[in-house]
Amino acid sequence: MTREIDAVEAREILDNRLEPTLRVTVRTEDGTAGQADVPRGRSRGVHEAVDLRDGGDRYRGKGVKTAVRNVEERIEPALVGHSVTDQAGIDALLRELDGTPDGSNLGGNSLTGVSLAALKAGAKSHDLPLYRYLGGPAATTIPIPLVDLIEGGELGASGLPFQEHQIVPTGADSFGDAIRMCAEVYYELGDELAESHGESALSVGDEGGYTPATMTDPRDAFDSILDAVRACGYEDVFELGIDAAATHFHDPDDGTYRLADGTYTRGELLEFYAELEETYPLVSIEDPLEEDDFEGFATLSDRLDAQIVGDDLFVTNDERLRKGIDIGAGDALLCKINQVGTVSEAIEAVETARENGYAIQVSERSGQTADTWLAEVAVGLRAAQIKTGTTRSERTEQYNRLLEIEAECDGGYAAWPR
Ligand SMILES: O=C(O)[C@@H](CO)OP(=O)(O)O
Ligand SMILES: [Mg+2]
Repeated sequence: MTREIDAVEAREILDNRLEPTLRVTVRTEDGTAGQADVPRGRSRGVHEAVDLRDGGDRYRGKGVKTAVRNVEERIEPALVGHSVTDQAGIDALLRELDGTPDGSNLGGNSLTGVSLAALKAGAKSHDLPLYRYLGGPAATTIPIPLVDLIEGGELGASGLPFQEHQIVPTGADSFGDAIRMCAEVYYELGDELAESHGESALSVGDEGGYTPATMTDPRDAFDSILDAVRACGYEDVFELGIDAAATHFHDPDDGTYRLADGTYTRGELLEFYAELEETYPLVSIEDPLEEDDFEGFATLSDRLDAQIVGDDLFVTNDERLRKGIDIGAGDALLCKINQVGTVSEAIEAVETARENGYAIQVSERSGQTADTWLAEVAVGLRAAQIKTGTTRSERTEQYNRLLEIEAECDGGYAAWPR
C-alpha cells in the first residue's frame, strides 16, 4: 500500500463561537484522507504556541487565511512524498520548517492541524480507529470525565471568578453510567438554579455549563452542585473539581488575585483552597495560581490531597513540565495538543508525566468543532481523565464517541486519578 503523502489542504471553517479556525486534510497516494479541525482557547496561557490570526491575536472574527496559505504553500511541498505513518518524522519536519519555539512563523494552528490530520490519515491507512492506532491494543480504558456544571471567569457570564466548577464521577462503574448520572445531576441542578437564581441561570457558557449571573462565591456553586448530587442519591459517585484559571484574575502589578468579595494575596488564596478542600469533597484543582508560579503550585501539591493540575503552567510543554516535576509543582498534566503544536510533542509531555507519576487529563478548548479526535486521543494516550465540557454538541459528540469506543473495545472505566 502506498502511504506517501500526496496532498495537504486547508480551509477556514467556524468553531462553536463562530470564530474562524482551520480544517486540514492530508491525502495519501492511495486515496486515503485524514481530516482534522483545530480547536482554539479563549483563556489562553501566555506560554502557548501562537495561534496565527490575520490582523493579530484577537477573537472577534479574525480570519486564519495566512495559516491556510502557510499549510498549502509552505508545508505541503515539504510533506509530499513523506510516509504518512511516520508521525514523529512529520512533526519534526513541521517544527523544522517553522523554526521558532512558539510556532509563530507558520502558526501553531497550522502545525496542529497538519499534525492531527496526518495522524488521522495514518490511522485510516492502517484501517484502525484513531485510539487504537495511537495507543495499541492496551488502549481500552475510558477516561473519567470532569464535567463543568457551572461556568465563570472568561468562559461564562456568571459572577464567579473560577472558570469551571466540575463534578467528577470517580465512583461510577462504567463510562456509560458515569455520563448518564452526570446528565441527571445537570438537570437537577438546573431546576434548583432556576428556582434560586431565576430562569436566566440556565443560560450556558462556552462549554455548556450553567452561568447564574448573581452567583459570585465558589462555595455557593459547590453547595448547589452537592444539593443536586444528594437529590439524585449519588453522594457515593461524585466528587468535585475546579479550573480556577487563576492567571485570569491575577493582577501582575501587585501580585494579588481578585475574587468577587475582594482582593486576595497569594497566601490568602492558598488558605482559601485549603479551606475549600476541608469543606468539600474536592479532588482536582486546575491552575490555582498564575501561570508562572511554579513554587506556589509546589506548595499546594505538598499541602493538599486534591490533585493540582497544570494547564497554563505547563502548556503541554515537556520542558515546563520537567521544571515543575523537579520541584514537585502539580500532580497532573492538562494535555491540549494545540498548546504545544504537534501530536508528537504532546505525546512527549504525556510520557514524561506518566514516568513521573503525574496524572494525565486530556482537555478540550473552549473553541471547538464536532470533530471527535479529542475522545480518540484521550483513549489512545491512555489518559485516566478527560475534560470536554457539558452540553453543546461539540462537547456531547466527544461523549458519544467515548460511548462508542466503550462498546467497541469492551472498555473498562479508568481508576481515579491515573
Ligand atoms: O482553561 C481551560 O482549561 C480551557 C478549556 O476548558 O479554556 P480555553 O480553551 O479557553 O483555554
Ligand atoms: Mg484551564
